[in-house]
Amino acid sequence: MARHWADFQYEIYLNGMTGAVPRLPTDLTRLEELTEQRLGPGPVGYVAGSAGDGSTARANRAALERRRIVPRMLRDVQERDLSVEVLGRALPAPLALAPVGVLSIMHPEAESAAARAAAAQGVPFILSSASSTPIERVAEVMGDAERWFQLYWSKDLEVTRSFLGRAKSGGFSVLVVTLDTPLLAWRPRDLDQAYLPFLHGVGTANYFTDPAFRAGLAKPVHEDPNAAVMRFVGLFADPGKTWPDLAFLRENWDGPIVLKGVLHPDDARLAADAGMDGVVVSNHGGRQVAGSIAAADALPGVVRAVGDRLAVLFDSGVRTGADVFKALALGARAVLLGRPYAYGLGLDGQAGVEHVIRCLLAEFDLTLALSGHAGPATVGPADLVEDPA
Ligand SMILES: Cc1cc2nc3c(=O)[nH]c(=O)nc-3n(C[C@H](O)[C@H](O)[C@H](O)COP(=O)(O)O)c2cc1C
Ligand SMILES: CCCCC(=O)C(=O)O
Repeated sequence: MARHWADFQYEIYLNGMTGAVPRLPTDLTRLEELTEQRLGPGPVGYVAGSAGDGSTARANRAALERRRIVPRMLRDVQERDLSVEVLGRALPAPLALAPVGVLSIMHPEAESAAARAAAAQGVPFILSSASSTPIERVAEVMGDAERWFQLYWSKDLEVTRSFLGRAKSGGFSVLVVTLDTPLLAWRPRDLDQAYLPFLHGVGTANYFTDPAFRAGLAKPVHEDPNAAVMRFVGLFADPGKTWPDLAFLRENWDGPIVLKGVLHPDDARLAADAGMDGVVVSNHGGRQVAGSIAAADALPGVVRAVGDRLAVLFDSGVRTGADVFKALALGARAVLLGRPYAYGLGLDGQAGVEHVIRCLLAEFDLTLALSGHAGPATVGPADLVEDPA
């Protein structure tokens, strides 16, 4: 029998009989405010902040909230199965943890704690290129749990080649290539505090431990950390890349490749034509193009364009189980969870991330059931209306 994530609800109530209440809120939209109170302004600003006037981040939430579910009744939802197949992998639920860089600003155990939490709950962990823990260390704590690697496509071919090799050796199965960050956007919350983690003593260990990266430094990282940081800033991405360059990645990666940050249907078609396996419809949580289309508004167009050729995944604004349901109804195969798990990590380490995953999936399970579905397969556009307001 498939796991009933909704059981978490009664686990919480039963624990309450001995006086215990959850350490973190079960409404995940409250985590940001708590994190603001407990963590320093630099790290919180970096995680919670977004590009420009913040309008894209707000639009992401509004586009999800504007869509309303129309529940159906009497459809036998007793036995439910949330599992889905994504890129040839059987996932227990349509969820993965999004790549989030430099998690050591949230918690000393950083990516290791988040990866352990994902593994414990059976949810794929997508490790950022810009992580504060080396690929190998994350692989070590994950056993044989499902893990994907997010690539910032470096200007330095050897660094990219080296990352791909290290990720492959570490058992990372899917390559997620982020396209929407060839440059770091204008981010006023960070600029006003003159705070960028990479420049404030937080090493991106994937780079600093990488032989190809170190080969380009005149002195060892510990002797001249500033030079190492500046080399990272100068080469982590490459604004000169174009679609034909994808052939290099296809040749150097055996598993599925997913392009993250696709919003235009024509770009989704180009991804399919380039032999990619999937796309993540995402605006990077509103952190890149202020004023851009909300991710949920871009999703149906991409699904119409390539839904029969590519796995279409979604992120940017997912905060509740209902949001997961709505993303699936708009055609996504699965969603990536970003900021909420970073807040869970910041507030309570591995346990906090597990709490976030369990709350989200319990709420999603209940949303499915109460809307008349026994699993993701039957969810579709007919389940939603758009709020005219
Ligand atoms: C602090 C932070 C760091 C991030 N770092 C990366 C990264 O290294 N690579 C990447 O592809 N996306 C990165 N993202 C974007 C997330 O993968 C995801 O697209 C975004 O968080 C989704 O928006 P949401 O958090 O509002 O749901 C980062 C997001 C945040 C908040
Ligand atoms: C150098 C940028 C990497 C982190 C990132 O993707 C983000 O802050 O959104």
